[in-house]
Amino acid sequence: MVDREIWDRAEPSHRRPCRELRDSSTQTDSKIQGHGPRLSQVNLFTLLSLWMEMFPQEDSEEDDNSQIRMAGLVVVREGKVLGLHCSGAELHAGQAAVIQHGAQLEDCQLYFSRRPCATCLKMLINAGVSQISFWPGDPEVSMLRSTLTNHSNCHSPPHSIPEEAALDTVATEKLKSNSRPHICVQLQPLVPGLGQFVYESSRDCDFMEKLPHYDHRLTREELFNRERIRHLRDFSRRFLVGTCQQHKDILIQMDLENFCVEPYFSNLRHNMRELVEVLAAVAAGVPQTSYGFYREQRAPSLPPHQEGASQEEARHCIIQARLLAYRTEDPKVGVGAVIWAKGKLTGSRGTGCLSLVGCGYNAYPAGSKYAQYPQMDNKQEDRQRRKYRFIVHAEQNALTFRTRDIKPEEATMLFVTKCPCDECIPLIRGAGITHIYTSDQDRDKDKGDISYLKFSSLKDVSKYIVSTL
Ligand SMILES: O=c1ccn([C@H]2C[C@H](O)[C@@H](COP(=O)(O)OP(=O)(O)OP(=O)(O)O)O2)c(=O)[nH]1
Repeated sequence: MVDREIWDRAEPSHRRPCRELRDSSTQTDSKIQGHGPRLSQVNLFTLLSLWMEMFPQEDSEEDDNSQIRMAGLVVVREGKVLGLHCSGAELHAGQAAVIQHGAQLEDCQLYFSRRPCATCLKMLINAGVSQISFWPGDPEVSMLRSTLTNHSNCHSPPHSIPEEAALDTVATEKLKSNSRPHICVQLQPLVPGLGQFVYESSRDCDFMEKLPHYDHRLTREELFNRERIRHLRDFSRRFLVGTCQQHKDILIQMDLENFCVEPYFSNLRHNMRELVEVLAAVAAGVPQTSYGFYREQRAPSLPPHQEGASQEEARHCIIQARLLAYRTEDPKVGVGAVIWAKGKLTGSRGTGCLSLVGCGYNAYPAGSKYAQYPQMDNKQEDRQRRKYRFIVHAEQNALTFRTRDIKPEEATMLFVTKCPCDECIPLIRGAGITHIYTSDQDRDKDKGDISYLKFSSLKDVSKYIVSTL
């Protein structure tokens, strides 16, 4: 019942009429996001972990016969993202995190897209993490997939848990009794209006603006909905558990039988479904077809081997940045930025040669109290009431709270949802960023308190702008 209701809400023909988008920008002719509700920190990290599970990989097709499922992982310290990981050919996401961060994992909080297996868990506990939170679907050692051995076991009852999963669960439960980390499920309901806001702002975002000539038979909204529903089906299959009974069986195995009691069980499934809907809308805002990041300028000083990201990687990273933008503190414009470095390491990690440098969104300085600083934009006559001198930009936050050095021998790629402004360009260049992936909305504009004039003349950096083919 609950499932049906939630699914129906997501279909375009059943949608509530859209809230009017404010079209009040005096500075640009593009639609603005409006003063939207924010994603909570927990939901942002959860969404990033789900999205990391789908990081593009060379042999990207997940083996449906494997008992081990891919997982995504976000490592957080003091509210800042320290690492983004996913399972690869050899290393699980948790193992990749141990390899990369080592003892730095002490006191970190981890957000997994599935409950990690005992092999990962023992190392993470040993490293001293303070919290391990996981999405309450099918765990890393799948309870829904049967291996060939299990198939051949005709005595198994239909809903029995495969032997490997059962053993892993026993070991996991034993490991959970270690007193150090808090191992839990952290899911929060979306704040009211956020689902609708994400739908509208994704449909109208700068990347969708590039698509008016994509297909004359479809309006932008129709194209957006087609993509969104395609993602919703795909993500639902991956992250949600089909039937209530199967889901309860899994929760009971994971020692989460408290969640199986009503109304908690329906709430849990509702919250999971809502987050999957948000992810589908955000991903649909950067469509996959006939569309990509095209190099406008190649940095002359760049050695040929320092090529940037593939189209799939660029799309994936810009969607990470779009997720981050929903935690903006700016009353009007959400901006997200993520920086990845391309090193020589390849192979066994899910992210291949890429490792995270930093993440950010635009916000007032850390430690600011609610409404402590001006929030007005250029329309406010009194310049002292304007926000521009107070907001720390997404790129500035990503550079400030970077988790590793920027190395001159590596390609270091900034993915940012808005064209970098003149305040950020010298920082980006000074930091040693070699590639920028962005939209060129607002480019070459001077808005008084904020201007976008320097991007065009920026040298020594490869610029990739999103556009249609
Ligand atoms: O490189 C940039 C440029 C801007 N911002 C943030 C800062 C500020 O929070 C917001 C300002 O956006 P905009 O230039 O669109 O100004 P506005 O006056 O708020 O919007 P508009 O002029 O379009 O009405 O975007 C960044 O994070 N990085």
